[in-house]
Amino acid sequence: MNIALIAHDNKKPALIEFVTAYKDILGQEQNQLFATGTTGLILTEATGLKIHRFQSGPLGGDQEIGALIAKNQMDIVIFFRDPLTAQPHEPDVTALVRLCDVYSIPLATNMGTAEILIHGLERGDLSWRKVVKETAGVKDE
Ligand SMILES: O=C(CO)COP(=O)(O)O
Repeated sequence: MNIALIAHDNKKPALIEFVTAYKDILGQEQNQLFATGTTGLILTEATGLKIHRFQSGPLGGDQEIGALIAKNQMDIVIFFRDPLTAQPHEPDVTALVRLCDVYSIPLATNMGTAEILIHGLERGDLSWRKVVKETAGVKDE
């Protein structure tokens, strides 16, 4: 599964906690991890996981992840948004969330939902994504 990990600054500690707790699941060889720039850096430092990093969010990272969603190449998005702080790139954030809905990509925007998603991943509840990608002829890059 291709999994995107993203957090706004105030939520980065929570995402580190989450990824550390579920490192064994996220780090399984069938999973490829992606992140916006700063999130990816701190997660790699904290967990040692291999994570492909895009640009920082305000510099276009959300849009880069959105592009993978539009190509049906992203299977899960875990995006700990900060609902209490205005973001300079709010339109990009909205666009990313919108694309998840366009492509029915499982999206967790907070720890509570992320917990359910990660247990679903572990149980194989997301194997339908493989079928969707095979049917659409999508090849992971
Ligand atoms: O701003 C972000 C998501 O909208 C996250 O970007 P960084 O991971 O670079 O902090």
